[in-house]
Amino acid sequence: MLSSLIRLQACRTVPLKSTILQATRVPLRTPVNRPVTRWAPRQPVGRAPARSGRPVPPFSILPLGLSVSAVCVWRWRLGSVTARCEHEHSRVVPEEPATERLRLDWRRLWSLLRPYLHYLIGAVCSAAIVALCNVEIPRLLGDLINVLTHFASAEGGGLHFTDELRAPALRLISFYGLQSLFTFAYIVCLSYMGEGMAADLRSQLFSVLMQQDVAFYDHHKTGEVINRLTTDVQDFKSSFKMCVSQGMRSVAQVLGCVAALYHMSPQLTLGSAVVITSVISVGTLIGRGLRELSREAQQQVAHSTAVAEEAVGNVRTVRAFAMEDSETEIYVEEVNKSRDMHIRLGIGIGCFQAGANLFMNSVVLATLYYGGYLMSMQQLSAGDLMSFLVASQTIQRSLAQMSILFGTFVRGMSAGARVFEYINLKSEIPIRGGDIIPVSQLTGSVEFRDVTFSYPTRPGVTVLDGLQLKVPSGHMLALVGYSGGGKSTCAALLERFYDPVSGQVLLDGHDLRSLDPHWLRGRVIGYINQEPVLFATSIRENIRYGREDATDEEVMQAARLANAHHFISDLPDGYDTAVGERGVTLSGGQKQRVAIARALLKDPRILVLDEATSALDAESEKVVQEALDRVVTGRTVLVIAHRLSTVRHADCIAVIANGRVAEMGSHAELVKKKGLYWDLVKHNTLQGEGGVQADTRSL
Ligand SMILES: Nc1ncnc2c1ncn2[C@@H]1O[C@H](COP(=O)(O)OP(=O)(O)OP(=O)(O)O)[C@@H](O)[C@H]1O
Repeated sequence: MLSSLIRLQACRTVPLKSTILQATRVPLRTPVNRPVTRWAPRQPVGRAPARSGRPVPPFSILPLGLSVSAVCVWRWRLGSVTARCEHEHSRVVPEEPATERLRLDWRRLWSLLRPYLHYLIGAVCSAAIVALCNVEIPRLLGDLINVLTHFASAEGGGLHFTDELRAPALRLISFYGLQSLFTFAYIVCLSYMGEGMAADLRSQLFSVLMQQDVAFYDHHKTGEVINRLTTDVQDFKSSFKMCVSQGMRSVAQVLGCVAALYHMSPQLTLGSAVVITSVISVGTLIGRGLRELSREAQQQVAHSTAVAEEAVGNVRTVRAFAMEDSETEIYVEEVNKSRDMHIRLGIGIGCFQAGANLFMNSVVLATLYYGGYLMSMQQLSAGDLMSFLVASQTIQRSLAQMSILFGTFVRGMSAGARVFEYINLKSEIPIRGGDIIPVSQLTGSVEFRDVTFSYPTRPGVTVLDGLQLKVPSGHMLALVGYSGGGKSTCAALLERFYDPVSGQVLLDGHDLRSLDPHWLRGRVIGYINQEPVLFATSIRENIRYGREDATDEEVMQAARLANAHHFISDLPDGYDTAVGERGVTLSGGQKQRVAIARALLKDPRILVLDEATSALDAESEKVVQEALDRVVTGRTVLVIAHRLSTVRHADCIAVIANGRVAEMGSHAELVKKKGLYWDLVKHNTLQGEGGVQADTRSL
């Protein structure tokens, strides 16, 4: 499947994420049958002679209680282990760092919950009522059975059958009705509360993420950030809903049923507790082994996913190096490992389930046998046996739920803590706020005054070291230098993606830190870089990005200036053509021209061109350069370039080396100087058509 995906992905019409999901989910989902943990008596017990009038001596029912409790616990362990194993390998969860110990921010949780408090109260009350119904129903069933068995054993019993049966049957039906009604009520309340909270959480988180400093994204992987927005919020919501509904219900049911059993026989309840403890220990040991196996299998699925993601995401490189077969081999190997682990897990679960089933069925048989014996000795009525069995079953289900819930609770709380950790983040560079220079007074002069800068992720590495640079209004300054010298960093500081460690970046003499960043980026600076990023929407929307109020005529005007109008008009849907993921359906030159149109629509006072043409072939470069030459007129321009053709027309060229300006002057002056700039030209670091000779000849 991976090899066909690689072929498919080369066309890039299928979103990468969905492709990966299909690649990983389809072959890896190992069908594990949900264990049938429900225990219903297979034989009606009503035909045995009833002696309901007599009290049941506690000692005689004790073995019966012990065996039923043992069955409950076995089923509970089995249910929780297999359910956890299933849950764990039904999704691929990224490994959490072992050191991560986040605490849930309860104040945040409260503020998130407050608008939905009425739904929460409704859900809790409804769940409690359902739990009480679940406790009461076994008792009512017992009453009904007692009536039935009484008539079955009595002479001419059919005489007042309906009259006698009516009252307990009606009571039972009313409780069933109540149970259904409040089940509906708590599910609806929980849906309103859970979905509302999740939507609020996602909106808050996304808004916080959008406001984070660029530095935040330097040290947080995109996958990790998206994971908090999706999986973590989902886990938190699900666990919160489950804990409120099932947790509440299960606890109430266990307490209610235990109280009922205790009322029936205190000795039986205490005896059950002893058996429960010992059986839990055995079940825990086996369950731990299986969970470990499940975790390993889950990690293997994550490995194979990573392999698929890398291959499909870099399909052009794979194709360029003819590595399809090799990538497929690696993936198949990982998938096979995962298959073997899941088969081992399946065998483990199978053994556990088969053994537990055998044990449980024997115990059920023994219980019925001993129960029948007690009934024949007139020490137990059929109704009591029925009540006992159903109440035990309720306890069993509740314990199984609580066991699963504990894992869900822990996972949900840590997911919530991770989400709240991001929500509580504060950005150092605000998105809005600060002074705005009126358009009439804005000239667009730029100055870097003694700027020293290190990236927050590498505080020990000084990228700019006391940089001094001035670009007068309406002038074009070209930054050149060896790769990694800090040219793009200057552009990033001008956009205020980062603040200098010391020194100032000034616009019209104002420190950027005193100006409104929203106004600065939205109205003053236009930024065009080497790899323009387009969004998966229409060309029109892409050009309008950043100035949503622009009219269609303004959009077209910007496209004309950017030499883009012709090619856009030739497309079947014109400006409404969808450009695909990251603009994949357009050529590099076309994308660049759309990006130029987008930047122009803001009519920025300052243009930053960061190697805007260096990724283009000669033909595209000519068209794009023509557009750029037209749009730079009358603006302050900072151009970072690797091509002589771009640099030589600049009013001034600054050579950046070791974080400082090493040389400055016009092309002719710098070539005459035969310094660093001359070295760059000579070593072809600044590429020119016809090479160095052609350029020096033209001097
Ligand atoms: N986000 C970042 N986090 C940490 N270090 C960075 C970051 N971006 C760039 N650097 C480092 O800062 C230095 C300057 O990078 P910059 O991109 O400004 O160089 P450049 O002169 O534009 O190079 P090129 O001509 O190759 O694009 C490099 O050593 C680079 O590794």
